[in-house]
Amino acid sequence: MSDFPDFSYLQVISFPVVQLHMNRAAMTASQKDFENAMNQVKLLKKDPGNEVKLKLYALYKQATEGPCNMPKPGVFDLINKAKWDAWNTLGSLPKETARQNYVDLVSSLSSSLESSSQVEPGTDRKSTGYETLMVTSEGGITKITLNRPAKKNAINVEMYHEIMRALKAASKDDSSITVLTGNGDYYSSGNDLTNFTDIPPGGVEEKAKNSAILLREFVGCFIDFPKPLIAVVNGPAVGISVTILGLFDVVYASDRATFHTPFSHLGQSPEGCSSYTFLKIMGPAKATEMLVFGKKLTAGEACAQGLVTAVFPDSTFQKEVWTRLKAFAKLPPNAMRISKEVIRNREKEKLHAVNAEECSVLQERWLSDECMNAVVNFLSRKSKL
Ligand SMILES: CCCCCCCCCCC/C=C/C(=O)SCCNC(=O)CCNC(=O)[C@H](O)C(C)(C)COP(=O)(O)OP(=O)(O)OC[C@H]1O[C@@H](n2cnc3c(N)ncnc32)[C@H](O)[C@@H]1OP(=O)(O)O
Repeated sequence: MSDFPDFSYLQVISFPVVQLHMNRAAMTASQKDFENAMNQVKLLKKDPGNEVKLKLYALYKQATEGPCNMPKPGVFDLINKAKWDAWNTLGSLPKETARQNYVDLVSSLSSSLESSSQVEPGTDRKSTGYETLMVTSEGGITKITLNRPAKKNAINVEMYHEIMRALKAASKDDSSITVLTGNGDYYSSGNDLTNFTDIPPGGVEEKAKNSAILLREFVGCFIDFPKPLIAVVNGPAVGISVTILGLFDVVYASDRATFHTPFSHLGQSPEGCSSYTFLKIMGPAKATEMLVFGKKLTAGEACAQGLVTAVFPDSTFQKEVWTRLKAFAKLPPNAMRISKEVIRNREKEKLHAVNAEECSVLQERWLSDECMNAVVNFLSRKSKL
């Protein structure tokens, strides 16, 4: 740590941790966590890099001041422009969520942190080594946070692999329950459409074949996940991030969340076992409206149709959900795991068969003109081609 006294490593992005003036009288428990996290940042052994510093800066500003309120800096003011962009990307993310995300991000940097007396060994474990996720394990809860907020948490190939790795680790760790959520204003915008641009020498057929194998393995991890799996849907969800909800045990949603599966618009077909689970959950007509006609549901509608367990106002979402989750995590873990097995096991074989069939249909769909045109349209609108 002596190489990095105080905040000298923050020459490029000087974020205002040290300028914090907190109203101690109004301090809440999570504000205390926030303050602890800010103290932990001071113990960083290594420069975490500008990308992480920008994320910390943005979350700090959002947590303390709310949505970006600064005029946009000029194009040549590179540093302030980068800071402004990072903050502005958080949109209308509530202060409370930003505070929580700041705490989680600091937590996920733990291997670079000086071990401190604030952290009780053995009760709080964080996994690093993820590029697209934040993973923490604390108080019996492993929390996997999709962490590409600037891309609305679109799932690129790396993220598919990292989610599988995190789920496999969570299935074996000493946590009782596992939570999947998103960082930023979106839960996830689904498959990253730039996944279609990285075509190997074997051509698009080989890409489609490998993608079908990847997708089958990815969905298989959710089918086989042994512990209670809870989705904390913090904002809009699109595509595969919606379909796999049918494989979760509980789905809590903010009233800002929406649920959209525009497969026909994209020339694609349903995955994540939704061709089976959605029909069971909401009946064929409602499932068809979503999966065939791409009807976007509000959180309230998704709850009425059984896809979502409960909806909370965005302003109290994190507080209400985490109060429940912390209580669930105190229940006997073996009883929960065995109960899940009893509830889910007789469906497993069927779900794996559905998964295989959906992936094989999609493998063909990805080669269709309808799909290619839709992807090209999106990418050219976004100037990615
Ligand atoms: C040959 C075969 C290869 C196939 C490989 C497949 C592997 C497995 C596939 C499994 C099947 C899954 C299917 C699905 O999930 S279908 C759903 C796909 N998702 C979408 O169609 C959403 C696309 N995004 C949008 O419509 C909008 O971005 C959105 C409504 C989500 C937000 O709009 P908004 O205007 O608020 O924000 P921006 O569009 O400006 O987004 C900010 C930046 O994020 C980028 N972004 C967002 N979503 C995606 C995405 N899904 N893929 C790629 N990029 C995304 C967007 O481009 C912006 O980036 P820039 O700031 O760089 O412009």
